[in-house]
Amino acid sequence: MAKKLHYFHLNGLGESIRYILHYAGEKFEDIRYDYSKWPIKEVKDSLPYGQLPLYEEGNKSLNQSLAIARYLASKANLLPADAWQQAVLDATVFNIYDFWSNCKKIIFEKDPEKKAAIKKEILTEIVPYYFSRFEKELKAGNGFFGGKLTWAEFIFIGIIETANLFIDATIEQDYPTVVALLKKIRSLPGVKEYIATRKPYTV
Ligand SMILES: N[C@@H](CCC(=O)N[C@@H](CS)C(=O)NCC(=O)O)C(=O)O
Repeated sequence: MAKKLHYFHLNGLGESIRYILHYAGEKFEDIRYDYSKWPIKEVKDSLPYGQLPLYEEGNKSLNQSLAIARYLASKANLLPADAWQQAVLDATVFNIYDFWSNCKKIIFEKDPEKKAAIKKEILTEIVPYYFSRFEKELKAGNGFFGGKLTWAEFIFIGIIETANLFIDATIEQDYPTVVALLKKIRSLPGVKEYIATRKPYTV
């Protein structure tokens, strides 16, 4: 069954999905649109809510990055069997997305002074608030959110790399457990080869 992921040539909300697909060894068509040319009317009009990512499997299609990532994770054995543990990791994933929601305004700010002020707020307030908590949770789980590799770590690396691209920083640098986790994910089979061939992202 043909599998296709539609997203921009950006990490954004698509990269975690790409990482999971590569880790799972899935063959898929990695369809990328140029964000600088967006909106491409015929593509946007064809999307259920006008936004990407969109994942297709045969004649079925799914929007919402977390629904896609969670579905693929369940097939790749990246979800715990226990319902409570699944809910705990869902909460982790929403915490990671909340972090990014607090940073996102930097993307749309064009004024350099205002952009610098947002960057300062992110680095001095938002990152310490969330990353001290992420670091603590990772430490308690032997380097993983739930004690072993699950979809939460893939969501985490995707959002960190996106934040770093848009903020122009290395937000994880003061959090050694986070740094160690990123290193582990980047050396996973499938992921490592994907990163080695990936074309750089620019904004
Ligand atoms: N909640 C949605 C948000 C999707 C979203 O915001 N997509 C953005 C890119 S990250 C998009 O398609 N922007 C172009 C547009 O809205 O026209 C998800 O997680 O998939």
